[in-house]
Amino acid sequence: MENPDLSLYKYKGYYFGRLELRIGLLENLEDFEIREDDVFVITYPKSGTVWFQQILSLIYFEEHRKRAGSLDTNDQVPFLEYSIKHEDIVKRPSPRLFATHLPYYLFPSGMKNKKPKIIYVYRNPKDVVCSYYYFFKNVKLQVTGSFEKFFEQFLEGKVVGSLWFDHIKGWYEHKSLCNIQFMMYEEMKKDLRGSIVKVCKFLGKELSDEDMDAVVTQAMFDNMKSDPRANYDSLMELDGIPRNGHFLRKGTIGDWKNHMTVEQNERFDKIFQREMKDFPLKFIWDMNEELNSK
Ligand SMILES: Nc1ncnc2c1ncn2[C@@H]1O[C@H](COP(=O)(O)OS(=O)(=O)O)[C@@H](OP(=O)(O)O)[C@H]1O
Repeated sequence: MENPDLSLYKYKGYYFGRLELRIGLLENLEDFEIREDDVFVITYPKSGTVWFQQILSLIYFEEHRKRAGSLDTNDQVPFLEYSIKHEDIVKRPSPRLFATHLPYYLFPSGMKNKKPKIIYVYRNPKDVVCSYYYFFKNVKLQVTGSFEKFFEQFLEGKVVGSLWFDHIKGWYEHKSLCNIQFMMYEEMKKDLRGSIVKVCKFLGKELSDEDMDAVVTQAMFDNMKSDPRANYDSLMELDGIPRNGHFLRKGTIGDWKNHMTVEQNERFDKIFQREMKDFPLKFIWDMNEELNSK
């Protein structure tokens, strides 16, 4: 892999990507004024951010739902800490919708009084590491090393988002201070409609059956992949370098089985058991696993 020190920016113990990072905003995050009607989708990278940018765009913007608008999901639900479209996000009209990978401890503390709506999307970390590897290899064109090497870097937390374990635990342990809904990537995959209904309830949004159908259909993997507003392909062309890969790669559960060796898997399980002992949220590792099984 390219020297990670060049592509990473460490700030207060957390790794950000250097490219397009709003360093000014980061250094003044405490002054970032949270509004009560803000909505944040918070993720560790490769856990369903783009998916949720599309879902929120579809829920909130009729023209997006009706395919009348031409704005990308990234325009509708911009990243807080990355300036992909160089927009002044602070002045956006309410309700402002944001995506972010921020850890709990860096999030503007105004959240504690204003209680904006936060949706935390999590995904089983074995699939996260595989998705992440391909993202760097095919999209960012930054991995020249093996999966094995990237796997080690992920376990060291020397990637954007730092340690996966710290990110999810940081948010979960402070959930009583936030107005937060945890959403599981795998549950969305298995029951997209049910997941969107749950999110609408949390957001206080009532959709007609017809609108709900439109949201569900356009949030499906294959439909998103062919939707230029939602597949991020246009962003990939910005620097003129052709990409082999796509942001929307496989969108599945259990791809880790095609990449991790038995030894890597056993090691991962040990670390997971140590780090996530007594952690109450459920994880799904296989497409055939039932949502309600323990
Ligand atoms: N609709 C839908 N259904 C299922 N899966 C989906 C969907 N949209 C995005 N994805 C998958 O999410 C993975 C990318 O994660 P993120 O959007 O969080 O990436 S990023 O952090 O914003 O770079 C990436 O996962 P992989 O395919 O495993 O690489 C995307 O394909």
